Amino acid sequence: MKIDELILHTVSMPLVAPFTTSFGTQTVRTALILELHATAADGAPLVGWAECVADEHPLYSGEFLPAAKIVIIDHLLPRLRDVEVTAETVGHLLRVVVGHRMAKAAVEMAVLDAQLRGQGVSLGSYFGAVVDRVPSGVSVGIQPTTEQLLDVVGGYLDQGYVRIKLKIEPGRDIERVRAVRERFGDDVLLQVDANAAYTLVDAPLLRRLDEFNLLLIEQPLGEEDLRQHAALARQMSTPMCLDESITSAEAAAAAIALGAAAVINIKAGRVGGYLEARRIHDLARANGIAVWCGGMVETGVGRAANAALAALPGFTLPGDISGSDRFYTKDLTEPFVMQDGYIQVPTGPGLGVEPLPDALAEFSIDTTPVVI
Ligand SMILES: CSCC[C@@H](NC(=O)CCC(=O)O)C(=O)O
Ligand SMILES: [Mg+2]
Repeated sequence: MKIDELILHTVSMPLVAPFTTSFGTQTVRTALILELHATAADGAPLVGWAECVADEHPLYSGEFLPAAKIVIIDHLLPRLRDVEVTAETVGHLLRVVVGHRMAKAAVEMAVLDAQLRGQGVSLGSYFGAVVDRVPSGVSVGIQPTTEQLLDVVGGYLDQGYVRIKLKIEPGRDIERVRAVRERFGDDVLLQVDANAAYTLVDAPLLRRLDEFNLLLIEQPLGEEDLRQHAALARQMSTPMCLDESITSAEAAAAAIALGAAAVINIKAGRVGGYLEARRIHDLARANGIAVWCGGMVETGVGRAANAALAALPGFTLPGDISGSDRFYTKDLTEPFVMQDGYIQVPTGPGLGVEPLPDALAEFSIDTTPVVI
């Protein structure tokens, strides 16, 4: 295809409740939605959609939305002018730009969606999905009190979520997890995510999590700390899972070789795109490493792609693929509704969903068309 225009929609969507992690509290999701217009080799018009998962502030990773927008407009799109682009080659065309994986992932996702819509092929089929629905886990933010945490967890369990992930941070960790275990029992699938809030000095404290039979502990240490995660993993029985540290298939290979990851949280945006995400899935599977699909509080646009990715055979643990109402009163697309603990994988061409015009208009705070 030849790219003709990319429209960058910046949307601001209020969250149903504050979402607190070890790096701050989010009450609104500001996201970049890409609308790609291209021309297929046979002259047919193509449209593709994508979501850039870079947060408004560089707190989860070094990327953030304003920078992603600049990189897309000033450094990525100029490299795609007047060249034949396919989903499988766009990453190669953009390789010269260092980093900015979330920005690159969004551009690749838009090209992939346009290509598949033009071919009438669903994203799940393209990936090699082996199931038509995926188990729905939920990420629970840090709550002001233990009682409030128990109320929130109880509510999600009542809704049918099959796995609970608790955000933790120093001072809100051991006792919170203990309270959840004591209230809801040992059978609840339970894991924790520290978002890099600890250091290896905290090993004696983190080892106390081993008594709770957790599925995994996610990213307790810093993004750069592969060796330290491996040292911590040797001291704990809880499987070590990495998120922020896994920025590419090479990083995944290093983490696996070092024993820093027994489980990997795969997020397409973090690793530069859904094709790299599938490569990491394949690598992990070949090494006997379980993977699951992480979330970045996506709207239905990104949620659709995550559901398709999570339908691959190596995604053996429930992902952070919740119903739209976990975060939004009104989603950008038709809402994803969890049913019996599962989310259906869209079956339409490409993503199988697209932003609803009224929702896009309601939540847009900026629209920047870029003619290539
Ligand atoms: C604002 S926190 C985003 C990153 C976080 N994501 C989640 O906790 C899941 C969010 C979701 O369900 O989309 C993670 O570190 O895994
Ligand atoms: Mg995480």
